[in-house]
Amino acid sequence: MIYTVTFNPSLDYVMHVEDLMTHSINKSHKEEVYPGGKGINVSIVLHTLRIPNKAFGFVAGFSGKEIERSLSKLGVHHDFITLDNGFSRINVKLKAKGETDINGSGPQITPSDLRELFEKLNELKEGDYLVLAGSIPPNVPHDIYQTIIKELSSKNIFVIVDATKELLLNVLPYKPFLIKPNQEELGELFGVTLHTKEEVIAYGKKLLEKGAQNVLISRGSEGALLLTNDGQILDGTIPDGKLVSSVGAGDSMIAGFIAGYIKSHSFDTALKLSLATGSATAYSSWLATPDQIDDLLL
Ligand SMILES: Nc1ncnc2c1ncn2[C@@H]1O[C@H](COP(=O)(O)OP(=O)(O)OP(=O)(O)O)[C@@H](O)[C@H]1O
Ligand SMILES: O=P(O)(O)OC[C@@]1(O)O[C@H](CO)[C@@H](O)[C@@H]1O
Repeated sequence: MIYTVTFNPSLDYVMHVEDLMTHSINKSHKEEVYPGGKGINVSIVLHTLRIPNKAFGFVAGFSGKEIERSLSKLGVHHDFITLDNGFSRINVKLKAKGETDINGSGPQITPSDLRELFEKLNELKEGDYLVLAGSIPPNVPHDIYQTIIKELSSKNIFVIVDATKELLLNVLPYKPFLIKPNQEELGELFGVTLHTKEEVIAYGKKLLEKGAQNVLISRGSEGALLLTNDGQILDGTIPDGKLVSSVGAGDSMIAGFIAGYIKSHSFDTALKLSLATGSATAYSSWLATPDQIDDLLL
């Protein structure tokens, strides 16, 4: 079974504007609302790929209710903890000539809410997959992903982490099965800007040295590099297509990778499905559909 955890779910409010101007009133000509948050996106795309999974996390207020309602409508299993105060984020995604995101900070999670999550995580069994993805609200300790992995360490679980900065660095000594920084985030971890493939590989290797078992580095339109614990460096390119919205493309890659790996235990197959799924999302207005993924499988 696969579980995802989203500490900071969102409703993604997508607005389409011709020319985005600051210090001015912009008019949107199309609006859409989707359930979001990185772990939730992974769960939705796993569901699309017919991989059974359950989404854990925290929701609050009217927006939290809408996140739950829309996931239930899609048939995605979820078991969220409802927070007493505030409301789940409404993240604004502005589509103009480029893409601009304004993400909220999220509602407060109390120590007793955290304990409830740990109780739910007791459900995990040996061989399960756990995806910890996305940012955490400001009052949650920055070692929370590390604490979760430590707590589950006796269970032999495949842990996948998609996070930035210390939230990611803190988990590396606990040997997560997979981490997925994008190229920019990889550079940020070491205080550098990466330009060439060689530089990306060199810094990706540093994450293997720090403990990650496998490192998937997404590179937007340049595809992705996979560095594995058995010394492979796989370079994946993306199929042709027109970028529509990259929101959730990285999360779709993770879902595709897990689905491919579970079915084949081959890193090569996992990377191919990962890229097809990520691109299918990038080439559509929301997350990938089964037909779009099939069409893009090279
Ligand atoms: N401009 C693009 N053109 C084609 N494919 C893209 C583009 N941007 C992203 N993708 C696809 O999505 C995957 C993930 O992209 P990216 O490196 O932007 O991840 P990310 O930053 O984690 O994404 P996000 O946070 O937006 O979900 C890429 O490997 C590729 O398959
Ligand atoms: O604040 P985080 O958790 O880093 O990112 C949140 C978010 O931008 O990530 C998803 C796309 O990856 C969106 O659905 C959501 O709005």
